[in-house]
Amino acid sequence: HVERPTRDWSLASFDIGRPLGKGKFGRVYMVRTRCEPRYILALKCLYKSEIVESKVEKQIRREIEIQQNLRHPNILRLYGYFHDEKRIFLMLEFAGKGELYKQLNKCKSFSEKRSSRYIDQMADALSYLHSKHIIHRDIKPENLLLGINGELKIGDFGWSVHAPGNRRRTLCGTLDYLPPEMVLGKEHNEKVDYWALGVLTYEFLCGAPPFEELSGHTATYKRIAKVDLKVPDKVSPAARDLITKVLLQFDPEKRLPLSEVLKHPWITMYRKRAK
Ligand SMILES: COc1ccc(C(=O)Nc2ccccc2)cc1NC(=O)CCSc1ncnc(N)c1Br
Repeated sequence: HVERPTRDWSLASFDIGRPLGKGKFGRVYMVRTRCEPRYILALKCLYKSEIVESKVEKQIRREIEIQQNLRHPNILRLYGYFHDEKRIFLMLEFAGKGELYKQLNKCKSFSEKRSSRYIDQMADALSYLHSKHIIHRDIKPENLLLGINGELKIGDFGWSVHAPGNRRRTLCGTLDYLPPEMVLGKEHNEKVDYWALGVLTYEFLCGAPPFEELSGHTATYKRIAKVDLKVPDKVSPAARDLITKVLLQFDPEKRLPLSEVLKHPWITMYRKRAK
């Protein structure tokens, strides 16, 4: 069922709490519904003027359409939306433990166990998205949130498109996560998310992405196109295998399907014991 923007939601339905963060198009606040049952939500406020200026109206409409039908424990829910004359409000699930990249910055890198658990959840969420022919295309720590029990949630969808996409991606964001086929402007498909999963695994374990932009775009392009990758010795052989053999393959067809990733020893060895 598709939730309509239920007619009765409005700003007056909420007590506004603290700001949670500043996204690219607007501010996000922690809010609580005024009437029972009390829900805590993240309310994203987008300005119509900005959306029109940046010509992303179609995209936000499509996003809202896509996301109201997504149901997965590792994907942040979009419950609904409403608008007033100046603003659009997205009613989002509140992720109780906040932004993952802040934890990564704090502890530099994650343990093999913690990284494996996160990649397991990411692979699960991505296979769900791919089953609906949605490519995320913007997987990076800044777009990941943590639920109250520490579970990973894909928290932002600024760039998801229906496969196969080959819309030029304005390279405003970091190049670190771009796969060779996008760097070389070729047609791309869901396999771009597999590459990004490899970059994410590397960054969780090493504290920085493998082709980090240290000396500008061109150097990074070259390193990505050559898959010029050095995996530090501290990384276990199992993790190294997943990163180099499974995910960071130049040829998209050589990247193992997510079903194989979910069976990889580095993932299964840390999976929570079946109760
Ligand atoms: C399903 O989540 C989204 C879905 C859509 C969009 C969005 O803006 N789309 C969009 C906006 C303009 C143009 C085109 C697309 C954004 C999000 N997500 C977010 O903005 C994340 C807000 S931060 C946060 N959220 C919950 N709990 C926390 N603790 C925090 Br911190």
